[in-house]
Formats: sequence, C-alpha cells, structure tokens
Amino acid sequence: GTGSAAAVPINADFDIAYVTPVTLGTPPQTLQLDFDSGSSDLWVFSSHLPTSQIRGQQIYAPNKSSTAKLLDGHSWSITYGDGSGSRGNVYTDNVTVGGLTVGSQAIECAQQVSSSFTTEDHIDGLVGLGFSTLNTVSPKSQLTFFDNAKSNLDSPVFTADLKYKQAGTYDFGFIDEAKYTGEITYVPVNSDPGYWTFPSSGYAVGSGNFTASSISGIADTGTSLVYLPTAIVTAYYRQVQGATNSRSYGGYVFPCASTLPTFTFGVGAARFTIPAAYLNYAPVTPGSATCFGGLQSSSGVGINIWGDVALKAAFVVFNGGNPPTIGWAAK
Ligand SMILES: CCNC(=O)c1c(-c2ccccc2)csc1NC(=O)CNCCc1c[nH]c2ccccc12
Repeated sequence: GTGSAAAVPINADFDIAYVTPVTLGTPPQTLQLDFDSGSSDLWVFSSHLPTSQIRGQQIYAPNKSSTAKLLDGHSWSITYGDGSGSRGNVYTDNVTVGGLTVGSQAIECAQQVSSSFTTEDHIDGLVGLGFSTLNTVSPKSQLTFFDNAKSNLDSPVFTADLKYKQAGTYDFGFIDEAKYTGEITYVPVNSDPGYWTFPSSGYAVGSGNFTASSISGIADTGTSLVYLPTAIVTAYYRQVQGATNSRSYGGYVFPCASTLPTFTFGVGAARFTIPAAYLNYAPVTPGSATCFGGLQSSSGVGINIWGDVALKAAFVVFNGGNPPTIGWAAK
C-alpha cells in the first residue's frame, strides 16, 4: 500500500511547523498532527487533558472510538530539547494517513502538556517518524506509525516534500518522480542514536567557495531551524550586516532589512542551496525590525540538526530498508 498527505504550515507568515491530517478510531476523529522524524512517539491532545491545557486544539477521545483499546499499565513521558514536553496513558486504535491505515497503532493520549504546546493551537499532537528505539512508552516501548506500516508498504520508505510558506506532502511507500529533478543522492544512516543521522559533505556561504568537511547531523522534520557547528554559523553571519549573537533572544539576530546570503550544503557530491528568504526565519516579536536567523549554532544542542529550513530546500527520501539510508534530491 501507499499513502500521501499534505504538510501544511501552521502559520501564514513563517514556517514554524507543518501539520498533516490524521484520522484516529471509529468513527474517524481527525486531528492535525506534526510529523516528526526527530522523535518516535505518536501523541495527541486527548479527552484526558485538563481543559485548562487545551486552547482550541482538536482532541482524540478514545472512549468515543469502538476500536480503541487501553494499553493497560502503560504510560509515556517525553521532553524535547527546547524544554517542551507531555505525558499520559496509551491506547491502541486504527490510524489512517492519506489513505494508508495501520490497525492497533499505539496512540499516546496526553494527560499533561507543557505550556508551549497549549499555546500552539494549530498542533493537536505529533507523529514520531524517528526510529522506534526512541519511543518513551513504558514498560513496553511501542512502534512508530512508519514501522507498523512498513510491511504493508510497496517500498519501506517515506518522503518529505516540505515547502516555503505553502503546503507540501508526506508520501509513504513510494517515491514520486514528479516531486524532484535530477538524481537522488543516497548516503548511509546511523540509526543507533534513534535519529535519521547522516553525513553532510560540507558547506558554502553565498557565492563563496565550498568548504569540504564531514558534518554528522540529523534530518528532523519536527525542528524548524538548522543548527550547525559554531564555526560554520559565524562564517555565515560574518556576511550579514548588523548580525549579532543575542543572549537575550537566544541566537543570531539581524536587522530584518539586511540582505542575507544563501547557504549551500553538500550531501555526497550533490549540493543544495537554501534561499536567503528561508534563512530569515521571523521577527523576534511580531512587527519587530529585528529578525531571528533560520541558521543557528548547535553548540547548545549537542547534535547538528537539519530542520525544516533545510529540508524544504530539497526532496528527501527516508529509506527504512535494511540498512536504512537517506536520499536528497533537488526540486
Ligand atoms: C526544538 C525542537 N527540537 C529539539 O528539541 C531537538 C533537539 C534539541 C536538543 C537540545 C536543545 C535543543 C534541541 C535535539 S533533536 C531535536 N528534535 C526534536 O525534538 C524533534 N521533535 C520536536 C518536537 C517539538 C518540540 N517543541 C515543538 C513545538 C512545536 C512543534 C514541535 C515541537
């Protein structure tokens, strides 16, 4: 089988995150979930949440689904690097994404979410697409939607075609040749950390020379920005008038009117250029003349992250075969 569903930016002005419609249970309950290759829990706003923690989100009510089953004695709790998190209990139920159905998928129902999820009213939960070793359900960890679907897929892959300020797609089980140009460059994935970790071959700032250097990083659809080693990031912002690394704003900021260079990264012999517009992430506060960069240092993160700002400059194939690989193509 295959599936195909839209990845819609949650904000009209900046690509903070993308959500995809997912139907849960019987009769179908449709939620807008953030597909996240940087984590491995499928969790949702649920009827178990205090109403004080819900601000307009859709919720999944397992007791309204005839096919929901409590996973007795199991719980989950997740904290992300930005300090946000959630926790709760677990049901299994049917989950459908773009025509692809998984029966008895673990659905982690939130009983508590952090304030940043409460205030993000366009995100009703996450669908983890990382490796199932990262799943937080205890005492028995659960498989991701992709891992459960894999044996029924025409090919054990999913692809991300994220776009700048417009809807893209997530495809499951097939590679749509109409979504990319030229060849797909595949590189090995180290799944030991549980992420889609792959080697990049180097970078260039604007029209400058390409610097060959092997950079290990993760392909993370659930993180908005790109986090790279400080040496690379300072080389980039040296080319931006008025850029500073702001302690108060927690990263590199610059005058919104500044001209930004592009940023090119390598995957094997292939080169992908992130347009300047993608690298002007957003004003630090609505209407401010100071803007926050889409490229930030990974020194406080611990790993390099190729988030949405980079992913939307390419067509990306997450190949869950044995061994796993990741493919990058121009579009
Ligand atoms: C900023 C979100 N990303 C992270 O925290 C993260 C880190 C990380 C670790 C330490 C410090 C900063 C980041 C490593 S891998 C990684 N990736 C993920 O954790 C992927 N899942 C993010 C889910 C997520 C967290 N806060 C949100 C707010 C809106 C939509 C999605 C989210």
